Amino acid sequence: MVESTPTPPRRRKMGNLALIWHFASRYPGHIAMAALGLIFAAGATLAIPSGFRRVIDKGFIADGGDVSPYFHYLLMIVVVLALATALRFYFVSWLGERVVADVRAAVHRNLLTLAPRFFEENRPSEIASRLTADTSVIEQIVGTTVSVALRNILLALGGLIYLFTLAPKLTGLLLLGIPVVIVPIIVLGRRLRLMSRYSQDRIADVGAIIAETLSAMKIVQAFGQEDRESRRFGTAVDAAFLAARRRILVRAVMTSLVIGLVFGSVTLVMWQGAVDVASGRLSGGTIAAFVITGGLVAGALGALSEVYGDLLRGAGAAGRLAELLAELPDIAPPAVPTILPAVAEGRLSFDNVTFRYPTRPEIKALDDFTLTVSPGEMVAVVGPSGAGKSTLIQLAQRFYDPETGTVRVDGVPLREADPSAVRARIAMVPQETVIFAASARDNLRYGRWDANDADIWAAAEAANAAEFLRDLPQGLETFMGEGGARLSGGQRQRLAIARALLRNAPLLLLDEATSALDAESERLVQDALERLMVGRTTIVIAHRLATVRAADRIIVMDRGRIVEQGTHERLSLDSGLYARLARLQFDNIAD
Ligand SMILES: Nc1ncnc2c1ncn2[C@@H]1O[C@H](COP(=O)(O)OP(=O)(O)OP(=O)(O)O)[C@@H](O)[C@H]1O
Repeated sequence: MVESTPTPPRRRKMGNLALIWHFASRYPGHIAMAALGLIFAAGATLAIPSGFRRVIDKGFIADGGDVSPYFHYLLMIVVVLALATALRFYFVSWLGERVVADVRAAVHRNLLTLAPRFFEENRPSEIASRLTADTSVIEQIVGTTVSVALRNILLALGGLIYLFTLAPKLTGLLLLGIPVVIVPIIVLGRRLRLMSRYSQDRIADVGAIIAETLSAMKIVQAFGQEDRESRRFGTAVDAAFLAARRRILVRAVMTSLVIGLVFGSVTLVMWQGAVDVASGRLSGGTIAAFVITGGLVAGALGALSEVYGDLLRGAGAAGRLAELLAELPDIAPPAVPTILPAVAEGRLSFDNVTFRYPTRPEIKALDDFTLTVSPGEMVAVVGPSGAGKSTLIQLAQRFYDPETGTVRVDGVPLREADPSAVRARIAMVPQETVIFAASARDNLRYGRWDANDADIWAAAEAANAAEFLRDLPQGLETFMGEGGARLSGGQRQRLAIARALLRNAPLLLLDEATSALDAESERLVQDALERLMVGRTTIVIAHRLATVRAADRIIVMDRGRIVEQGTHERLSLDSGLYARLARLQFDNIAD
């Protein structure tokens, strides 16, 4: 269920934009080319009024003289402007796209290092939206806003200087108007910033609902909740619209105010200019150049007022991305990791381990838990829901560190080892097999990326998966589709087993699927599992009678502790938890 989680107050300091610079500064050549284009384009724009001034003062009143040079000059300016604009556009946009690609890759790389806690505490849809929406904002900042800002700053400053040289008195008057323009920008800009943040949060809510409904479409339809979902979405969409409307309104007022004030003051100044022309103090060409330049400066200031809002939005986006980049993994190798013994035995032990999930600190998922599994041993774990069975498997892979006690693989405490070295000794067959949107080959190779086709077929053969793989329309090349929608439950399980076989690790963690398969499918899976377990230490969360029967030892867990252990035969005779569970869980317990 998506609730709109209260967002902690975020600091949206302009300082966050440093992140963008950090990524952009890797491309000094492109920055230089963009700057060159920018400077030439601004210079050419500023040269246009002076061209007109000459045309008007000299070109039109030169009696019978050649007017061509003045137009040559103007045409040259146009050519420079066109070329420089193209240059600026290409390099600035290139930088925008490049920086976004780099930021996305860097954030993604960091996400891959984080422990499960992070993903329990942050909505996946929100993280995804940071990677897409926030990075798009950054693209806009680098690809548009910064260059718009610089161009307009150059135009405004250059224009003002030129105005001074043309008519100092008039320019002085013009400058008096500037504070009248700046103050509303600052006041409204602050308001706009708050509104942008609110509006972006509403958009994130919409995204979260979309992601949730799309992934649960069948559930929505099966429970007949289409109308409710539609209303819920409608409410979120409207909230986003209303937030956007308020933001747009403020921006509209701000823009109109700025433009009105700028052009208003220009008009008043022009009035004074007209008086000066009438009295012969200024030429017609000068006043024309003054009007055009004044227009350019006004336009530049107007554009700068927009830039401020965009930069604030960019700072917000950069801030959130910086947080993701700065997130450190809870689980990391120590400075000097203990090297695991060269011979991988597949020994696993838990010594007085107590553990609580970070998001559920009130419950001990494991409570002073001790278990030693010898190389080659097969241990079946049973117990009621919530007993801590899956937690064992999580801790063995060091997705979390225990509160107290020690987990060891091949005798090395996991805290002292490099997690990736530990995981390299483990093969995992989860209850729900994840099938990636990739080819069958790549899905199998997830177990070991350097496996060749001969390895893959051998594993598939042993996992009873070869037959259905061969029947796929394009063999191993066949695209499995999102979530492997084309595979049956039994086929997925066998694919997972093939993956684990390819991994060829000494320690096998198995979470048996609970969903029932038909007898034939069941037999194929069971048969494949038996082959997978040969010569490996296995911990299996057991849901099938065949599994517990085959186990060297069964441990019965309840509330994070071992309450009974032994073989199926012995435990069945006791009237303890196992006997009770077995009666409920294993349908054909009578045999
Ligand atoms: N990711 C998690 N975050 C918070 N609490 C969790 C998490 N996973 C499990 N728990 C809690 O830890 C306890 C042990 O859960 P665990 O999943 O290990 O039980 P289990 O024996 O595997 O149960 P089941 O047979 O239902 O899968 C339970 O109280 C459970 O609610």
